[in-house]
Amino acid sequence: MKAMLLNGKDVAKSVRESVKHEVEALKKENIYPGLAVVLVGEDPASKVYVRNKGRTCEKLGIFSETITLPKDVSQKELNTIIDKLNHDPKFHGILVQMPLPRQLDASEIIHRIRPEKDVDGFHPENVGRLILDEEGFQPCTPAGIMEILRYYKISLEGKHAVVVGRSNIVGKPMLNMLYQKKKDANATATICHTRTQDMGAITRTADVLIVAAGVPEFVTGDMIKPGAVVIDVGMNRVDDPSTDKGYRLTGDVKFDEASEIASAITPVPGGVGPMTIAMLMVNTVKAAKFQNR
Ligand SMILES: NC(=O)C1=CN([C@@H]2O[C@H](COP(=O)(O)OP(=O)(O)OC[C@H]3O[C@@H](n4cnc5c(N)ncnc54)[C@H](OP(=O)(O)O)[C@@H]3O)[C@@H](O)[C@H]2O)C=CC1
Ligand SMILES: Nc1nc(=O)c2c([nH]1)NC[C@@H]1CN(c3ccc(C(=O)N[C@@H](CCC(=O)O)C(=O)O)cc3)C=[N+]21
Repeated sequence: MKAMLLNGKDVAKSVRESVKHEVEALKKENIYPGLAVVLVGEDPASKVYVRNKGRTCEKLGIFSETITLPKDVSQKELNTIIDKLNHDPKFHGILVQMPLPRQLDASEIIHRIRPEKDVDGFHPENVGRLILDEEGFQPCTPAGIMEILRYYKISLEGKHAVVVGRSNIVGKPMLNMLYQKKKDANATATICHTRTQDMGAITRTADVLIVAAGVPEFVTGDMIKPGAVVIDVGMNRVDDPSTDKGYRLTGDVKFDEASEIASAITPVPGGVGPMTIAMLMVNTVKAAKFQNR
């Protein structure tokens, strides 16, 4: 192991501390930040994240409620619930846990959430604001990655940052944060996906490599430039009978190989994941502030 470990738990802790102080200050003005989390169905990984979110809210003094719906809920019923949350002043933030069952149109739901309450940063208005570098809500996972880089004073200026994966929730917003013309960004950014030819040739030119492909241990040591900074977003459950849960979590990067070549790397778990939740808390407090101006 040569690489420095980028400890997302430490960064998340420092973010949570400052959120906690902000919540206390808001309460003195009689503003009580609130988050509504909507969970459809019984996906075990989703349940874990939703529970973590509730627990973190509690620790920081943020009011939160989880609305659990059966997996066969109709679009109409879900729309009605969103409309109600949109108008409920107790909730400044609304998060609908993804992925949704097949009968539901995620895009319709995302459009329906008021942009002012869209603490996930998925609404087209917030996506547009991100690209234009305007004030708005930014998706928690890539925003958390930017925070990790800032915390460890890893400069992006003039560097080649390569993102693997082009999802709306990670890859696309990540790319758009990296190249912005501003302090703590200013990278030259490239995005790869399943149609990319000779991906290794591209990842090997990355000074900062961010992997969000959803394929366990997909990035091997030979795909990494010596001294690169590697951010592993992957959160894959792989069967492992030797553990008491019957599975273990693994990233999209082959950690043992990568940590011999990279200069710094995020672990899974304990890397990007805790930051996603911390940034959700940041966005919820920001929403409460906005809505009380
Ligand atoms: N730590 C955290 O907080 C979070 C972790 N995650 C995790 O991150 C990972 C990615 O999530 P998400 O972005 O939602 O995933 P998606 O499945 O929505 O997207 C995966 C992307 O990776 C690309 N991809 C998949 N396989 C390959 C391959 N072999 N070569 C090149 N590109 C490939 C796909 O390309 P194409 O578009 O061509 O299909 C797609 O753009 C998952 O493991 C997820 O669990 C996600 C969100 C938050
Ligand atoms: N609308 C919506 N917003 C999301 O932000 C969203 C979503 N849907 N769907 C699923 C993904 C995934 N995601 C994670 C959150 C926390 C951890 C996390 O806390 N991970 C811990 C480990 C957790 C464990 O032990 O399973 C860690 O990496 O250390 C991971 C992943 C949010 N997502």
